[in-house]
Amino acid sequence: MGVSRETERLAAYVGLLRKWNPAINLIAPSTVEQIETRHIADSLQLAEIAENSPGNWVDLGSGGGFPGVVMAIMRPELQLTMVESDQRKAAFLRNVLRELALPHARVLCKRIEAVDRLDAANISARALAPLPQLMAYVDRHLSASGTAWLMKGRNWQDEVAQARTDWKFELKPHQSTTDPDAAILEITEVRHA
Ligand SMILES: C[S@@+](CC[C@H](N)C(=O)[O-])C[C@H]1O[C@@H](n2cnc3c(N)ncnc32)[C@H](O)[C@@H]1O
Repeated sequence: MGVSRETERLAAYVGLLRKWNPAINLIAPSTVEQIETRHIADSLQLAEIAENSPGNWVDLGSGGGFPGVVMAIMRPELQLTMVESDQRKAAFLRNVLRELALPHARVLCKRIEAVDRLDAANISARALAPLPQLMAYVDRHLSASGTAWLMKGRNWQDEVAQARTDWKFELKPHQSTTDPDAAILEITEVRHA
């Protein structure tokens, strides 16, 4: 059996990350040896959990492309927008999309707060900001019936409690397979408290 297109593209993506990381600091140098086991595995589990979620996708603060590039690789037909304000990282992401031939994905090099409302069906974010701040970004860019997929570390329960001071939302946490204390928060029906 041949190597799948997804596997080929993931390998090419890892190659580009390794090539450019010393110059652009796309991921913490201490985690370069964990690209597959941590960064890619984290993003793949989101792709799996959200595999049947319909509509377009916006990844906020994409950095080196987690989870945005991995989503684009796993679902190449998806209309996907990555928002990343750092020019060098945005240039890297555009180069990845070109080299991997993923024409349905695009990069906006702007601050999330300055981007016109995107009315997204799905929003993802990983390692971007504490949940109360993330909720403001989500509120700006998520459609009324949309779903946010927020990848959170071990303090996620405290962050949820803090966010509930200002926001109402439905929450379904998915335990992370790479870190049992971390979670992907599936959030819908976001409104001001
Ligand atoms: C810690 S990195 C995480 C990157 C990636 N999501 C990951 O998990 O590896 C956060 C990224 O968000 C970007 N960022 C932070 N605040 C932003 C904002 N307000 N608008 C756009 N990008 C932002 C930073 O430039 C940085 O690349």
